[in-house]
Amino acid sequence: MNVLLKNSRLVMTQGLINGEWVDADQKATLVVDNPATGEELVRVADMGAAETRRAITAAHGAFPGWSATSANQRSLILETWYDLIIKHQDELALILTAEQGKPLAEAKGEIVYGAAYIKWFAEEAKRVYGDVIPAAQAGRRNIVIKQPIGVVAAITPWNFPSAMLARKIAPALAAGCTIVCKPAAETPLSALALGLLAEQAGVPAGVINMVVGSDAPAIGNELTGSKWVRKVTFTGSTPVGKLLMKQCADTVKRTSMELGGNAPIIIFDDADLDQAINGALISKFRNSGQTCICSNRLLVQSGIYDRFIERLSEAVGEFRLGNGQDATTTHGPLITDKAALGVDEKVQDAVAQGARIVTGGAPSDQGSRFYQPTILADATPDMRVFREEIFGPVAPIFKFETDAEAIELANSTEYGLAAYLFTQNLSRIWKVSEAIDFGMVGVNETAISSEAIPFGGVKESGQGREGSKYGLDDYLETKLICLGGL
Ligand SMILES: NC(=O)c1ccc[n+]([C@@H]2O[C@H](COP(=O)([O-])OP(=O)(O)OC[C@H]3O[C@@H](n4cnc5c(N)ncnc54)[C@H](O)[C@@H]3O)[C@@H](O)[C@H]2O)c1
Ligand SMILES: O=C[C@H](O)CS(=O)(=O)O
Repeated sequence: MNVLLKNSRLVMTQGLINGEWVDADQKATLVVDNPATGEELVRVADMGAAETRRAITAAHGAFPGWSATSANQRSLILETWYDLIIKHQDELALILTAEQGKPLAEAKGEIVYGAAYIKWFAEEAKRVYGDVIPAAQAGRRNIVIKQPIGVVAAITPWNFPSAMLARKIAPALAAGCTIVCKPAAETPLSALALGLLAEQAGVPAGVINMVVGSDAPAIGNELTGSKWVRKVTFTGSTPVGKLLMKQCADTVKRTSMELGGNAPIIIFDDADLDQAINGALISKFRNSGQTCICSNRLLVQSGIYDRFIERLSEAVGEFRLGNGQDATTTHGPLITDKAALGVDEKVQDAVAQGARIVTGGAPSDQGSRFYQPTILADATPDMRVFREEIFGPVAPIFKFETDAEAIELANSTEYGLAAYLFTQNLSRIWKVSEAIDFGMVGVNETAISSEAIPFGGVKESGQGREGSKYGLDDYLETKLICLGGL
């Protein structure tokens, strides 16, 4: 085990099933490595279908007890869990950076961001209200109550290994559900650490179960096929989301899908250029471009085009690629060699079709998973960087003339997660915000995420919302009780 992690009391290497930390059945293990160096950090249990079935059984067995706890009891446990995460945020951030690669400051921000969902739903747990509906007939009362949906399966990605899981477990437990979690095999440690702290917070055995394994389809087949699992909540790529939705159809499971994105950031001539540059830097290069709401297409009006490119290039020149544990690092590696190769393929496709490299445009010599922060000018909709989610530190810039053209370009995608626009014109803000087909629109701001907003997309970016006052609905069923003979 890596010396850094060896001293941590939060590094768990086994799965969590029914309150027990257990090895894989055949003692199989998978390697978790440091994307900055490629070195092995630790080996963790490599579980599969059999362990997943036991985890589902545990969650099923724990559901009656957990769903019967009072909202106040669930709220108190979630608050305690939140306090423990905040207390251990530095150690959790070190673990996250080690396995995912993002700079420590971003990792710490993610830990606190994920914890905020736990605190939010600790409060929302106490606000699950019903209705009394006036009946048309005398002597009758129509009463509506909300009940937890049951056993939930949560499958999460590697890019935000702590926050994406926290924003699923929190509403599930707040609603009274129990849960089986499958984190990404690339980054299981952050999830397992959350599970350990949840136990310490008093979450009863079987309420949270965690299955880690390299055979994601085998685990997924069990989670989507089990009649005891009533809901699947997934955060990840659109192709996998579509597959999981199909697999859930046989048992008519509820699904929440937080899928891929292809965000446009639209910079109009009248934009505050400082605001626009800052917004582009955050939304394009956070987590080295590996976020679902990254600006994937920079649409810049012709009047500001050259100045925007010049200013963005200057700012990108200040980036410092490196190991996320180094305090001077501003941007870390991509998650795998394959990811880095995929980014370079998209860049070379654009260059081959006429894009002009303003800066970067090739892998970095820092290591096989590092890619140079890249700005491509003269990009066109024929290029892969227009159609595909880049998921890397590459900013393709597209020129437009009119508002109508910007709206048309923005909407020319099957995705619909986030979009951004920068302008000082109030009429244009309303017209464009309402005309573009995305679940979330940032106006003169790209740091839009928080636990208080309904996070989610439309079209092939998914269904359902996470966080906000809306987020609990995805974990509740609505029941009518018609009281007659009164
Ligand atoms: N909308 C959001 O909130 C959001 C947030 C983060 C990431 N994402 C998206 O996630 C993608 C990047 O993450 P990723 O590479 O981990 O995505 P991915 O879809 O490859 O994997 C996501 C999770 O699904 C699991 N998985 C993969 N195939 C599976 C299968 N057949 N059955 C069951 N589970 C399976 C993986 O092991 C992982 O845990 C990007 O498209 C990004 O936009 C979306
Ligand atoms: O990658 C997707 C995350 O949901 C982005 S954010 O951290 O929630 O903004």
